[in-house]
Amino acid sequence: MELALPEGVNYEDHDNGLRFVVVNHPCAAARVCLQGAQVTHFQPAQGPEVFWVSEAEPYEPGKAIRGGIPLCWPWFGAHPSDTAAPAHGLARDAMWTLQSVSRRVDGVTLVLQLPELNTPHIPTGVELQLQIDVGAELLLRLTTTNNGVSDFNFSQALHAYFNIADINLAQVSGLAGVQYDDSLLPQASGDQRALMDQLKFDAEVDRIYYPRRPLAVESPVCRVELITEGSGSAVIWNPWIEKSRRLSHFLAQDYQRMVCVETANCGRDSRTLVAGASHSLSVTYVVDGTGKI
Ligand SMILES: O=P(O)(O)OC[C@H]1O[C@@H](O)[C@H](O)[C@@H](O)[C@@H]1O
Repeated sequence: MELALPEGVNYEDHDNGLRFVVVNHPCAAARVCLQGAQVTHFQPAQGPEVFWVSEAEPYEPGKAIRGGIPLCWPWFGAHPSDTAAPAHGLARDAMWTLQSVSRRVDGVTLVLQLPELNTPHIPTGVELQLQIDVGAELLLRLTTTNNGVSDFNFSQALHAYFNIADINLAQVSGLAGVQYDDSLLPQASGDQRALMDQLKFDAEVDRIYYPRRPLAVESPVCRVELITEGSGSAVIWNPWIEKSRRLSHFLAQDYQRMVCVETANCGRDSRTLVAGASHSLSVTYVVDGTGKI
């Protein structure tokens, strides 16, 4: 049965069959696709559109949506052993169930659950839930619970695509002294360490950083700070020109309009959940500015 929704929250069905939950609250507006429990729009009152979705995105059932905040789970990137398994796990293409929606004076909270998927990659008893708080700030809390009988190894990311006005003016800050693994270098290159606090973009970037304090995505007119809990890693990614050509649902100029800063447990920060344990990965996006980043 369809969940009844409070005032200011509605279902919207895309022509291709995907269903969205649309939130219109005095504090903020948002859209969440039930496929992937993927936020595709968030705009605080008087603030900019924070997340980017490609204009080439066709919203096809069963295909990953290029933009917003895809959920990578229960593995980030390539599967550690199964080369046939899809990149970034199984959660982003799956249909989620909307469990509850509640409205308060300061925003709306949605709770979504990943139904049991018939796959050897997710042991029986391992459950995944996403809480989304839409208000002046946006919070995502992704909770993995291991009700199974053995250890569960996993990695994950809240793969946020930020909406950038001009890549030449954008930067990510909070990186001074932070260790990182550079996916574009051979593994043998070992540890790298950021010398500068800011990372600007003029070529392909694909790195796993291990930050100790909040990162921010900034432009001269807007700053979005990422306050995280349960995360010891962050992926920073821009495909630039060459890699763009190999990406689905991505226009030639799109690398100038997006930057991914992904709140994660991946690389050296991948996790093991013993039977009976649970882990929450959370991020709050705090927007300071009225213009686009
Ligand atoms: O094309 P996908 O599967 O959505 O992945 C996009 C990118 O996601 C990033 O998180 C990875 O670091 C990149 O290596 C990858 O290309």
